[in-house]
Amino acid sequence: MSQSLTISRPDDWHLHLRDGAMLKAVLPETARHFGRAIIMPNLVPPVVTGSDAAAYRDRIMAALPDGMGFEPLMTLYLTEDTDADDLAAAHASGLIKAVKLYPAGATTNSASGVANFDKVRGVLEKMAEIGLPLCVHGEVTDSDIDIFDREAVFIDRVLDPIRKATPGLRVVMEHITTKNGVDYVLANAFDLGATITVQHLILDRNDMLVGGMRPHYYCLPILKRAEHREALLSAATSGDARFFLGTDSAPHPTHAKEAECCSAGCFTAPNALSILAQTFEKAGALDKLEGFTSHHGPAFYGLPVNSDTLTLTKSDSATQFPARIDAGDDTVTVFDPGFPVYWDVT
Ligand SMILES: NC(=O)N[C@@H](CC(=O)O)C(=O)O
Ligand SMILES: [Zn+2]
Ligand SMILES: [Zn+2]
Repeated sequence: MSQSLTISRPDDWHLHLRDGAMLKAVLPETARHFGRAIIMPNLVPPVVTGSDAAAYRDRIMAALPDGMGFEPLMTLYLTEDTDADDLAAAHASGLIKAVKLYPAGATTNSASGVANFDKVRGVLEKMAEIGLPLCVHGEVTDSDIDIFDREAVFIDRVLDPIRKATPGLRVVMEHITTKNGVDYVLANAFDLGATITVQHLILDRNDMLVGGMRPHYYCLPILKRAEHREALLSAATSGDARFFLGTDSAPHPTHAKEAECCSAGCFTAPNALSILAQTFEKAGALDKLEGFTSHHGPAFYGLPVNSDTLTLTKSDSATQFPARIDAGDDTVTVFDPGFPVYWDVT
C-alpha cells in the first residue's frame, strides 16, 4: 500500500557545502530537495567578511547544475576581529541572513572562532539593533568539562549571559542535542529558536558505541543519552515553531571519517527528508512534518515559505540510497540510519 504526503518545499537551516570538488559533489544532493539553506561559513579560511560571503555565494551558484533552483542563504563567521560596519552592510544589502558563532576549538574548522566573548560584545549589540540573527554552536571547550556535558554547560555559562547582556538579539541554537537545550528554548520567548538534525532525532550514543565504534555516527555535538533524543523528538514533533530542521549535513571524505582520529560530521543531505518522514510517521506526527521542515524556519528568519511543493511517498519496499557519492578524488559516505526507510522523495 503506498501513501503520499505533499508539503511546501523544505529548507535546510544549517548546511555545510564546503568548496571546490566537494561543493560540486554535494550541492545537487541538497538542491534536489531543498529550496534554500543557511550556508555554514567554516571553510578554510573562514567566510569572515561581506566580500568573502559574496565570493562564496558566487562559487555556490556556479556549482549549481543547470536547471536546478536553489537559494544559498549566506552567513558570516564571527571572529574577535569582525567589523560591525561590514557585517551591517552585508545584512542591509540582503547578502547575509545570519552570523555564526563558533567557540574557538569547539568543532570542525573553528580555530578562528571566539575565545573571549567580551571582544564581540559590540558586534552582538549591532546585530540586535539591526535584527540579524546569531547562529550558535553551543558547546564550551574547557578541557575539564566532559564532552557529554558541553552543551548544557554552554547554555549556563555562555549563552544565557550573552542573551541577557544583549536584549533583542535573535539567537538560533544550532543542532541542539540535549533536553537542556529543548528546555532552554521552551523557557524563553520566540526570539530564541533551535535547529535539530536528523541524526540527533533517531540515534543516541549507544548507536555510536555499542558493539564497536561507528565513525559515520560521530558528529559534534556528540550523540547523547536516549532520554535526550526523546526530548528532541518531542520538540520536533510538537508543532512548536521555535524548532526547525537544520540537517547539519557535513560531508567529509570517507578516508577522513574512517581514520584513526575521525572527522566530525554526518552526510545526510541525500536521505534526510526520507528518514524524517519515517521518523515523524513512527511518532504519530506526520502532520507536524511540514511545519518542522518548511514553515517554522522561514517564520523565524522572516522569509516567505517556498511557493512550490515536494511529495514524499511511502512504499512497501525499502528505499535504496547510494552508499557513497563521488567527490573529486574522494568519496563521501552517505548517512545510514541503521533501519529500513520506506519513504522517498518523488
Ligand atoms: N557537526 C559536525 O560534526 N561537523 C561540522 C561542524 C559543526 O557543525 O559543528 C563540520 O563542519 O564538519
Ligand atoms: Zn556546529
Ligand atoms: Zn554544522
